[in-house]
Amino acid sequence: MISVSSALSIVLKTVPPPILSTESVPISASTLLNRVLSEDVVCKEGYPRYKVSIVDGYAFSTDVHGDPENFKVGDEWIVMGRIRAGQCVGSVVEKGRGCYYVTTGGRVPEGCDYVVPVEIFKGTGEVGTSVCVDGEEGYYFKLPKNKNVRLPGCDVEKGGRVGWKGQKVEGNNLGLLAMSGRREVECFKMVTIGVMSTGNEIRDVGEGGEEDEGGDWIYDANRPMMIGCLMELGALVMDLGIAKDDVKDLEGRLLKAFSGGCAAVVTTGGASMGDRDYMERVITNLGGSVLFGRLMMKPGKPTTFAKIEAGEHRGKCVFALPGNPCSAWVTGKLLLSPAVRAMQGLVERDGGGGDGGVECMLDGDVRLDADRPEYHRVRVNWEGSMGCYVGRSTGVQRSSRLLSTVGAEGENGNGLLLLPRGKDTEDGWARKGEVFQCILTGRVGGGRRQEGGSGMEREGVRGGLGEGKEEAVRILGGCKGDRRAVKDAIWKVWGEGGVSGVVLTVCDLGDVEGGLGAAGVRDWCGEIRGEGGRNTEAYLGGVVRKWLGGADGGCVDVAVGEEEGRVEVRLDFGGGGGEGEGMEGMWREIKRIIKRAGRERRNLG
Ligand SMILES: Nc1nc2c(c(=O)[nH]1)N[C@H]1C(S)=C(S)[C@@H](COP(=O)(O)OP(=O)(O)OC[C@H]3O[C@@H](n4cnc5c(N)ncnc54)[C@H](O)[C@@H]3O)O[C@H]1N2
Ligand code: MOO
Repeated sequence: MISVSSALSIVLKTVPPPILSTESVPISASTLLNRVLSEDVVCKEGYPRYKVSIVDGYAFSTDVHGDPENFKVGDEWIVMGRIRAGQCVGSVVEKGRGCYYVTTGGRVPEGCDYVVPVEIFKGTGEVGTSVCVDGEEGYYFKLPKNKNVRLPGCDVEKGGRVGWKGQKVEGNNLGLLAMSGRREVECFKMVTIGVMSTGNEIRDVGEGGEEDEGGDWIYDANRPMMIGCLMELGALVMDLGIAKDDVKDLEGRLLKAFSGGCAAVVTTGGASMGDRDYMERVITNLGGSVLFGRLMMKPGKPTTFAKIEAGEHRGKCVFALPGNPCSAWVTGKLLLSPAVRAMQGLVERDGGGGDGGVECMLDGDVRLDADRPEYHRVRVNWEGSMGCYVGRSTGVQRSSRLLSTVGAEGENGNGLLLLPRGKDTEDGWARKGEVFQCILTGRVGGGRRQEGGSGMEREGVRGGLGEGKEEAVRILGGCKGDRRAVKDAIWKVWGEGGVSGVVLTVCDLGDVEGGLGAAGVRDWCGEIRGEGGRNTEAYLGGVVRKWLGGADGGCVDVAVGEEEGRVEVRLDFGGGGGEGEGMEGMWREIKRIIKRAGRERRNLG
């Protein structure tokens, strides 16, 4: 079994490159949405092309009328013309007291350089009548030069880029491309992917009637799902239907796909160990070599990926995904989606071949699979009060339970939380408050913002907790020294009250000269609890929940304790200069402590 990241790099190295011949595509939503640009697109003339008013008002010229700040109540001008948006005028303001009525988006006449909003004038605004500045006697107003005017090219300069090679066209990009002044743009040819379900028990939605009730069949969930996911990605799909568990039927459909121009085929089912799981055999019969057939993941273990090595279909690929719907969906997101994007010529501008990953805090305890890391479906929200993402499980994660892609309230799951194998953890559980890597599969909600600054400024400390955390966190500064000094520092903080946790960084695992290593902290934990070093190890078993990485060289160890539901804690301020990996671990722990403390306060309240 190989890891998902190894599998992804094999896939990305193997799938056919984007179809290099390109085509011109008209700039319209029906033709261009979701296509991938094969050229940089620049703005021909600048946008806007001419000087445009930002308000409904009267256009004036500094040369003729003087600076706008000199306007005063009672000043009066003749209206020389009325210019509405879209109406072409090029008139020059004549010498005299004339001005032009102009609507928002209308061209500001040659020679005019500022527009004063209609609200401050009295008068009908008809051509030949006069308008005068309204208001109390003696009033002057200030309007900077060029005010309320958009100059040509101010939104996009002439020659400025509005489309990037490798960019997928979404709604906003359509708008930008329309600003280019072009009618068509060059795109990579669309990639076609074949989609096939397999299995004698699988029936097309809508097929059959009441007389079939009671038979051993299930509706095909995977094919519509995979087709939908591929369409979301902007790929062309060839629907290959449902194949029987029959070698000839399977081969026939795959060949049809390849001959029909599919760059790759996605199948579901028949990938495991059953006597009718034929996918591997069929692929081999067609001259394919299986590049992997088992993944170290849950769900999705039997995921198989192959490439046709010879013959007319050389280079085409098969993603033989497991039949269980969640297994197909998860492996589709992790492996197929990045592959399709690469085949389309899309350039991943967020720094990775896969979907973006974030650190995310787990919002409940989860029992882990002993042997395989799990891609746990979660609903991710930004927790403003915590300054971190929090992932709530979507419930039972059985590979067949496609409802695990949706939360209890119908909100689509938007993250795959990467949980470790149970055997790599102390007790086989992932605990509430622990932070894991999370692959985002959808839009993230939440985002309640809090007032206030970070309060985390401390020299040498990288990052911080985000806004509004000063209430929760106090940085105590360094306190290098012996056990006594550290202890005093901590007691001092404790004595001030309102502290739920203290983070102590330790520069070394052993006692270090003059300072306090992790071993010292352990003893000291016992001491401050009045247990005087007796039975320290046992005490720590209950108290210290986690020691994070760390060691020498200025790295940081963090220990977080917990007793009677209360975060207790300890920390020394020896090493840990504030840089390096250990520090990041520390920040994670701090966030976790605050979260816990907040929860406890709520519980108490
Ligand atoms: N002896 C072993 N058995 C199994 C293993 C194993 O390692 N050793 N792996 C298990 C795992 S993990 C998975 S995942 C499944 C995958 O099996 P297949 O890819 O061969 O898929 P099927 O057996 O054809 O189907 C599995 C399951 O999903 C249902 N299914 C299939 N297609 C669809 C569809 N289009 N729509 C809805 N549901 C579908 C099918 O009826 C089965 O219930 O193998 C385990 N076995
Ligand atoms: O790997 Mo299977 O996909 O657990 O059910």
